[in-house]
Amino acid sequence: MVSKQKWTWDKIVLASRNEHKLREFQALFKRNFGIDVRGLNDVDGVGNIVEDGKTFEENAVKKAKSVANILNIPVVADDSGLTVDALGGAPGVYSARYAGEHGDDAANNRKLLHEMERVVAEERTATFVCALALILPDGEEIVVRGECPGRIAFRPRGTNGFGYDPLFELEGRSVTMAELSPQEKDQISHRAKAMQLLADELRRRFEFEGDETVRILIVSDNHGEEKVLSSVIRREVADHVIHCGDFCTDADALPNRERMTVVRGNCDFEAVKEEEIWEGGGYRFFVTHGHRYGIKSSLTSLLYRAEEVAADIVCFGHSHTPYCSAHGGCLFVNPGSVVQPRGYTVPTYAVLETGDEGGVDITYYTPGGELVPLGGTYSLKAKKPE
Ligand SMILES: O=P(O)(O)OP(=O)(O)OP(=O)(O)OC[C@H]1O[C@@H](n2cnc3c(O)ncnc32)[C@H](O)[C@@H]1O
Ligand SMILES: [Mg+2]
Repeated sequence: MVSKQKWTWDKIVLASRNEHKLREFQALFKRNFGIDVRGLNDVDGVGNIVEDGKTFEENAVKKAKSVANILNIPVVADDSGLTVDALGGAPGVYSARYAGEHGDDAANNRKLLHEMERVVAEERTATFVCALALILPDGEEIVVRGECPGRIAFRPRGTNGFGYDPLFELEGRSVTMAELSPQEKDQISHRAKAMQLLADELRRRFEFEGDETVRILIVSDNHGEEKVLSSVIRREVADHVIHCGDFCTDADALPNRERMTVVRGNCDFEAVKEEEIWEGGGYRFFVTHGHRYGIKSSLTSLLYRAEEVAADIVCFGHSHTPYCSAHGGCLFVNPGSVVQPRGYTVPTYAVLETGDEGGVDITYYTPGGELVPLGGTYSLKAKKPE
């Protein structure tokens, strides 16, 4: 599992001289992270970057790297364009210079309309594509792609946006991208979609100021299947892992041991405690395997124990059956077995996320990462100050 680093930069640079893109990025980064974005007009020493990649992604990486090489802050680059089905994907990576001169939007639009002159309405489908590359100061690259489907209009409409926006009709709607308000474009555009993917990836890796949510992975009963456990822990970038026992391997070799609360199950012979209290996200977790409380026949003993130790959330395993229910303001979570389900069709684990309103969300997944229709949102006692 990757532990989250703190995001420490209050601004990033967009490796672009396109002021329209810059404005869209400034809005998107402000909304997602409260971070400022500067364009290349604010950075000295960056020459012309030749965009000779065969794909949007290659160009985005090239642009970002050219600038990241000379700065010590994160650099993002956008390579975007329009692909038109009737034109075999053109203008594609040549979108900015389709009519010859770089960035002549009016000439590009005229040429596009000319090329599409004989194309009937049903065959005018097209896609706006945006590839984003973010290079972090340690050289790490994140590349994502967002797409927005639509069709080429017969004449330009609207005055907002830039580039091909007046000729791009949104799928299922009769408006062009240039007829949308900037706020609406920022919700649905190819750039907004790519930005959402980038934001998801950044949140998986970094903790941002103001991020209140704590994400806890709850697993149990992997019975020696170390690979399954490792792959789940690697994928679920969690702040903490709770293992409810029956791991049946060397406890010191458990993945992410330093951020794991683990208890001994009835099949474990390791020097690991049978019960643990862990406090995090404003809640007090009581972790036990559950066999000592006879949880296969009734939860009564465990309910008493939870009250005794003043738990807000009880995590247990043993039955291999997923269970999630609140009793008297205390939440009881059995993630099920991550390898051998019983009383349920698929193996499962659970992810608990705390919200700032004193509620927690429990979501169940299969080890392959598919959602399982169990869990829900539970309103617990008021969060305790940490
Ligand atoms: O390379 P940088 O400096 O970022 O700026 P650029 O304008 O050259 O940008 P690209 O190389 O990515 O070319 C993208 C072209 O695709 C078009 N395009 C990209 N995003 C668009 C959008 O949201 N709306 C309309 N047209 C867009 C527009 O014609 C752009 O000039
Ligand atoms: Mg360009």
